[in-house]
Amino acid sequence: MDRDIQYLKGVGPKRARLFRSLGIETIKDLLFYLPREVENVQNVSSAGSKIEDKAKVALTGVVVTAPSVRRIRGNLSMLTTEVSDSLGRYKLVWFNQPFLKSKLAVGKTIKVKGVYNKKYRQITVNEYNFSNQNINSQQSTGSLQPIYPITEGLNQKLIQQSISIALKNHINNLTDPIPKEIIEKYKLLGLRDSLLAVHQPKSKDQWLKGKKRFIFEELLTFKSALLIAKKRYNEQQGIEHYIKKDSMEVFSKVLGFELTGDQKKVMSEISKDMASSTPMNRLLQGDVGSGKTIVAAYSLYLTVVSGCQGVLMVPTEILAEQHYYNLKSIFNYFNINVELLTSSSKDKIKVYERLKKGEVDIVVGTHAILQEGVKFNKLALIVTDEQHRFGVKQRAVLRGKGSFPDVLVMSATPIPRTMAQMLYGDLDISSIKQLPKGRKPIKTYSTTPNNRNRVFEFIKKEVEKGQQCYIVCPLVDESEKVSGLAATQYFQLVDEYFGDISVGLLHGKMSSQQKEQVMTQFKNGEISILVATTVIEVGVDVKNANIMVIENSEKFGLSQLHQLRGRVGRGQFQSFCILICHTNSSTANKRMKIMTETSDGFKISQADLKLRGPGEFFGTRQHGVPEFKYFDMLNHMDYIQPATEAAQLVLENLSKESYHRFLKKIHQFADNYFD
Ligand SMILES: Nc1ncnc2c1ncn2[C@@H]1O[C@H](COP(=O)(O)OP(=O)(O)OP(=O)(O)O)[C@@H](O)[C@H]1O
Repeated sequence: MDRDIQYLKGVGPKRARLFRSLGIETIKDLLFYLPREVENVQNVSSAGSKIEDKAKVALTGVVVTAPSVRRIRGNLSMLTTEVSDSLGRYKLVWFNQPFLKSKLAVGKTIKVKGVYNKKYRQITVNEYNFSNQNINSQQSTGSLQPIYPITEGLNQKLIQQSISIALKNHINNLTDPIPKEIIEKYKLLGLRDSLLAVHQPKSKDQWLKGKKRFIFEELLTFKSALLIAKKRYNEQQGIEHYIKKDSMEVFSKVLGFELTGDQKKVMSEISKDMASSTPMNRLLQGDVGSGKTIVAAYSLYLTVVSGCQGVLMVPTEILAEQHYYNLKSIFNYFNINVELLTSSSKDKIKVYERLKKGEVDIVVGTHAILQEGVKFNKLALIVTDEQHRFGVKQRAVLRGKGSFPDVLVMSATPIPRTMAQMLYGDLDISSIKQLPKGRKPIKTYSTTPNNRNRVFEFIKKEVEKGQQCYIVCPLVDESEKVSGLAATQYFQLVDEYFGDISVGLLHGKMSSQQKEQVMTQFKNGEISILVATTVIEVGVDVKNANIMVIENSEKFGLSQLHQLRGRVGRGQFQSFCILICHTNSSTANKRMKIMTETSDGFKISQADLKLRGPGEFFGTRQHGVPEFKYFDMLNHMDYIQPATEAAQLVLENLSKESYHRFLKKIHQFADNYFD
C-alpha cells in the first residue's frame, strides 16, 4: 500500500501526476482521501412517485427510441432519446452534445445521472456511462454518492473508480492502529468498516460514523502525543526554586499599584509550579492590558532570588526594549541585573560572556536569544510572550539552554479554554480575566473615510487637552502592491493637517535605532500623534495615549483589531477607538459591529475564529497547531473532550501490547510535529 499511486490498476504515470497534485502519493494516501460530502442520488425508477421535481437522480436503462437533435437557438442544441428499465420509460436530454447521437443506438444499455423533471418524466443528463461493467454499484442502484475534491483532468468518476480498485485489492492489508478497547468505549467503527463507510456509504448515518472515526483518530493521535510529551517532561528533574512565604508581598511593594485578584491567583499558581521539582510548563493568557507583564516579572524575580537566571523572549524589538526598560525600573530596587539582547544589540559578545558567567540575572530579547552562542550559567526560567508567533520547536531550543528550566508561555490573544487546550495541550493553563482597577471601557466607533476630518478634529481636541493618539495603517508605503493606506504617505497628510502638533512615524522597515527613538519620543510625550503600521500591535504600553484610529480596519482580523485597540485604555483616561472602514460589505459591517459591541478578548477570538476559519485564525504549523486533515476546530469542537479523555486512557495503557501499534502512530505524528 505504500507503493506509488501510479502502480494502482488504471492509474499509470500520467494520472499519477494528477493524483499527486491532490496530495495523493501512494495507494494508502488514496484510501485515506476522504470525500468532502456525500450526495443523495435516488434511482428514479425504484424510488417511484416519492421522487421530487429537480432531484438528482440515477437510472440504468436501455435506449428504446432513436435519438434526435434539435437546434434551440444560436449554438444551443438539444439531443433527446428515450430509455426504459423494468419499471418505466423516461426521456433523456443532453444539451450541446449532438455527437452522442451516433453512440445512442437502440438496444444499448446506458447509466445516467442528472436532474429530474417530474412533469415530463425527463432527466437532464450530467453524467453517463455505456459500460456494462458494474463500476460503481451505487450509481446503478441509486443511493449515496461520495463527492471528492477533484482537480482538472481527474473527475469524480476516475477517483471513485480508483478508490474502488484500491479498496478491493488492499483493504485486507490494513490493520487498525486504534486499540480495540478505545474503539469499543467510544463506539467507533473499525478501520476497514470506516473506509467502506466513507467511500461506499449505504446511508448518511453510516457515512457520518465513518467520518467520525477519522476525525476522532486524528485528534486522539494529536492529544496523545501532547500528553506523552507532557508526561515525559514531567518526569524530568526540574529546578526546585526556593520561595519565601512573603515573596509576593516584598515584590508588590515596589509597584505603584495594587495587584488584581486574578494576578495574585496566577502568581500563586506559578510560584507553586516553580517550587516543585517537576518543571513548570504553563500558559498564561489574559486579555489586552490585564497586566500579564507584571506576572512575568514576578516569576523572573522568583528565579533570581533563588540564585538562578531567567529569560524573557518576545516577538518584536520594540516590545523587547519596552519590557527591558520596564523590568529594569522594577529590578533596580532589588539590585537585579537585566540585559537586552536583540539582533541589533551592539555588544552581543559581551552579553554572551556575562550570561555564561552568571553576571546577568535576566535577559530580555527577541529570537536572537535562540542563537547558538547564547549560553547560561544557570537558566531556570523561560518566559515567552508568544502572540502565536513562536512555536513548540523554538520553545524547545530555549529549553535546551538549561537543564529542564521552568517555562511560562504568555499569550495576548486570549482564547476560550477548550481552544487553548487544543493549541497548548501540553501546558497547564492560567487565565487573567480581571482588568486593573479604575480602567474605563474603551468607546469604540466605526466610520467611513468621508468622516476622516471629523475624526481629525476630535483628535485635535484631545491632543490639546494633553492626550496622545495612534493612527494605524495596514502598509508601510505605496510601493507594496496591495490596496490600503500606506503609513508613509498618510504620515505626510496627517503632518500637514495638524500643523504645529508633532506627528511621528513608526514602521517595520525603519532601523531599530530609529524605531527606538520614535517610541521614546512618543512615550515622553514629545510626539502627540503616532502614525504606525502594526509594529505597535503587541504589548506597546503608553498610558497617556487615549485614541486609537485604525484606517482600513476591514483589512485586519478581529483579534488583531482587539490587540491594536488594547494599546489605549491603559491609564485612567477615557479612551476611544475609531475604526475607519473602507468597504461596505456585509462581512466588514458584521466585524465592525462585533468590535463596537464587544470588549471581551475571549469572545472576540471566538468570533474571529468563526468568521475567518481556523486556517487563517491560527495560521500555519509554526504557530503551534498541526495542519489537520480531517479535524476542523470550528465544526468539531465536541470531539475535543472525548478525544482528550481517550488520550488519557492511551497514556495509562501504553505498556500494553494492544497499544503498541497506536504508539508507533503517535510517534510518527510527534516526529513531524515536535522536535
Ligand atoms: N494591578 C494593576 N493595577 C494597575 N495597573 C496595572 C496593574 N497591573 C498592571 N498594570 C499596568 O497596566 C498596564 C498594562 O499591563 P501589561 O503591559 O502587563 O498588560 P498586558 O497584559 O501585557 O497587556 P498587553 O497584552 O496588551 O501588552 C501597564 O502599564 C501596567 O503597569
